[in-house]
Amino acid sequence: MLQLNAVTKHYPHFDLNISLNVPTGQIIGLVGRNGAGKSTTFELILGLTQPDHGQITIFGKPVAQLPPAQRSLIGTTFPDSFFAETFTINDLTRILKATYTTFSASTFQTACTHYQLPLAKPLRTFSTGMLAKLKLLVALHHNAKLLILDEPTAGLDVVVRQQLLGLLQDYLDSDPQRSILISSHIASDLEQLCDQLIFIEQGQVVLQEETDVLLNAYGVLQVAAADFANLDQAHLLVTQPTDFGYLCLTNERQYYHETYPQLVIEPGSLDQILLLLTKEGVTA
Ligand SMILES: Nc1ncnc2c1ncn2[C@@H]1O[C@H](COP(=O)(O)OP(=O)(O)OP(=O)(O)O)[C@@H](O)[C@H]1O
Repeated sequence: MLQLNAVTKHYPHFDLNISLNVPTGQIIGLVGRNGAGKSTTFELILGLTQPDHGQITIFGKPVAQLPPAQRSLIGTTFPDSFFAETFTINDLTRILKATYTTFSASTFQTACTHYQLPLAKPLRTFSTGMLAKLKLLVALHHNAKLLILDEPTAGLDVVVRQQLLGLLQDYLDSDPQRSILISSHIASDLEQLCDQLIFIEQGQVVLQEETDVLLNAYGVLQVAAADFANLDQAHLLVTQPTDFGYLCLTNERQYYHETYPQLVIEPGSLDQILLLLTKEGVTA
């Protein structure tokens, strides 16, 4: 559904070089710490900035050649400036109805009411969480096939985050032809939702893996300095020196459990994996 093929973008102190694939029916999470290149990737996909090299295709066509009817099948969250603070949800509904032929005003307003968003109050009275819910509901209600969501959960409390993730899950479950690309700098936010996670660091993909495999097969080994030389290092993805020896990321947790029963091996949370993948000075 969405493909980035060797897409590069150069800024004075930053180089992005990324390939990724969002298959039909899947939710793909793009994870990376601040400044890793998530927003730049989204801007390139949405045509807000142009790549130096490489190809971006959506629905099988280069993004610049998408006809308006197919463009309207891409849903994204609007910048804050779209939501003038004097607007009410009733005002927004009228604008969106005029903008998108596929916009479903009645189901949009029913969903707003369900999520306790008042229809007739100006948006300046909305909290951060209320605005985040509104943005996502707008993105969800014009029957898009592909959702491109850059950090929709940033700055939200855990309850609102769970509500948003639930909304996205329902959205995907209701039509198997839909896909979502969503980013976060908190890997665990995307754990329940995403089929695959793509970790980026300094503009490069450092790991792409199915979420189930990350949770079930990956592990973090704590190895004393004296034991490290005798350890089979064939399945270590990252080795990071620590005060006691080394922290090692593996994609063969079971193998190390069976071969070195005395070793401390933990499943490792997704955030711990992100930290190991992005810590400066690690060797892969
Ligand atoms: N228009 C621009 N001109 C110059 N540099 C830019 C521009 N846009 C982004 N950058 C740089 O590109 C790098 C990646 O920024 P980007 O916003 O893509 O990261 P991010 O992963 O989305 O980070 P965050 O989680 O903080 O939003 C940063 O170093 C940023 O300063």
